[in-house]
Amino acid sequence: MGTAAAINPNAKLPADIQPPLHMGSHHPQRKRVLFVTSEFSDLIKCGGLGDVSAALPRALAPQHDIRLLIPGYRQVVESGWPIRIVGHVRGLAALPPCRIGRMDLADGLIVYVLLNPVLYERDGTPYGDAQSQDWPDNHIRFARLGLAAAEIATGDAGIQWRPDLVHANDWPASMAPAYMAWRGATAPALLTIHNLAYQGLCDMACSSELAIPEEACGIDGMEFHGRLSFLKAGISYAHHVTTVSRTYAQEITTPAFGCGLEGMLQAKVAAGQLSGIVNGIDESWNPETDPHLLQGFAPRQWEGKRANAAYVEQWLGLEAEGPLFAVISRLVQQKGIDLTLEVAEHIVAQGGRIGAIGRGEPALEAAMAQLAQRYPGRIGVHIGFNETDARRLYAASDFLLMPSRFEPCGLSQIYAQRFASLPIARRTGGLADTIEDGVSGFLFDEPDAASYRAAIDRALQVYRHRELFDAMRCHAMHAPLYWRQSVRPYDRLYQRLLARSSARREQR
Ligand SMILES: Nc1ncnc2c1ncn2[C@@H]1O[C@H](COP(=O)(O)OP(=O)(O)O[C@H]2O[C@H](CO)[C@@H](O)[C@H](O)[C@H]2O)[C@@H](O)[C@H]1O
Repeated sequence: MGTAAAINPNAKLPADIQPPLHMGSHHPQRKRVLFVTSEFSDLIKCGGLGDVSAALPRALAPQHDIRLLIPGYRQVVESGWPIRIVGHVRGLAALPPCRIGRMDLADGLIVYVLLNPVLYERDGTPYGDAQSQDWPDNHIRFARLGLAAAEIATGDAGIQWRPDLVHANDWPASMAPAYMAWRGATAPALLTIHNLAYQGLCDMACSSELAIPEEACGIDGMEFHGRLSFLKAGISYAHHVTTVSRTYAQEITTPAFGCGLEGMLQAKVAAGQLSGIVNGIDESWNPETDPHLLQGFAPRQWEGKRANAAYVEQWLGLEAEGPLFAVISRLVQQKGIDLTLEVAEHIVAQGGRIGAIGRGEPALEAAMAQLAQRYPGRIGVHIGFNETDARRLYAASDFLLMPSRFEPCGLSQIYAQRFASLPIARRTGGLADTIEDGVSGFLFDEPDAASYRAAIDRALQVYRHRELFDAMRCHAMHAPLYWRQSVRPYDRLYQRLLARSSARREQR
């Protein structure tokens, strides 16, 4: 992820999307953007946010001087990249002082690292320990991240670089727009919601630890059912909110998907401050050149797929016969894993096999492991997280199972298409926007096993008609959208927010 292949400067792009500028060049429209995130797949990734944080800033780099701010987790500090100390932020209430380091990656991407060993250098994921228990001080850890972004924006971090715009991502970065507002930052703040279901809630009693002004603790600020919501703070104080597909942008304004924030999001729509920009994938997702694969492949040259399948069969203990259905997912309620557990017997009865890699909620991990025990040779499950194995499984499989209850965008189904594995997915959020039913995959409507099973049966019918199956696979391989198609909408939005903020300043 985010490997050199993703930003190969020699890669040929079609004329209309040739970057007009080079990194580091001066142009009146070129702006300084601070991209604040809790994951960055070059160094640390739990899911799709890590991928987006590595790919989108790089896709925007020809247009803007875009730099990242991430916490200095152990995986970051021990990554081997030199970190130069360039700034310092003071403590505030329970938020401790931190140093700010700077990493210059090989492709020129600049990453600011918020350094505080006690807060961030721990074993585990960005959000919890090895048993997936959230860190009890996450409100401090991520409020500190948001405050540091605000301090960089107001020039209070000792860094000789001040952003024109701050782009915060998901609840861990959501306090950035709030602290910016409270500290009188002039730069506009954009919040991208990658998943509305994770809100970053903490007790109201934490407000003094986080130095939250009293007036912000009410319903018009960040109060949410008697608690404090980081995500609500971000939505309240950001000048604009995006989410990662058009369909999800509409869905979150409804009670079914709005997680209790739908009223507020409707108001954002009315004010022209909520929009959807679909994710893309980076250029490293190329089945012909991906170094993770045992053998590459191109449309209709399926030997490479078979070579990867042979690896997966051995790795997951699968027999060699039958269509292979992949699960490559965080094992959480959102992803409809329970529905896959329900249809697994049907898949096996139809001669299919399931290969799964995932990590997440302990109960779902246990249920998936038990499933593999029940169908030895037909279902193989690996509980864990591994980029290389995940990519080989995309390449090996015939179908990807993705029955998500909701899906802001989803990258797995896009990767699967690129690797000629047809997604079988629910018609929701970004899945509806990135899969063409019966052309590049299969969509079903209801979040239940019957609807899912019917889509699996349609997929199996196609599998038995080799020509049709091959035609769909070829179509799927060409369907995915690379990031370059999202650059223009983000660029336009940045320019619009900057124009508005300078108009606001002139009015004062
Ligand atoms: N066990 C494992 N080992 C290795 N790799 C694994 C893995 N499990 C998952 N992955 C990888 O993690 C990523 C998952 O990304 P998704 O966008 O599909 O979902 P996620 O819910 O994490 O992201 C959220 O943010 C993204 C980004 O905006 C939205 O697309 C999405 O809808 C939203 O839920 C993919 O790169 C996948 O290959």
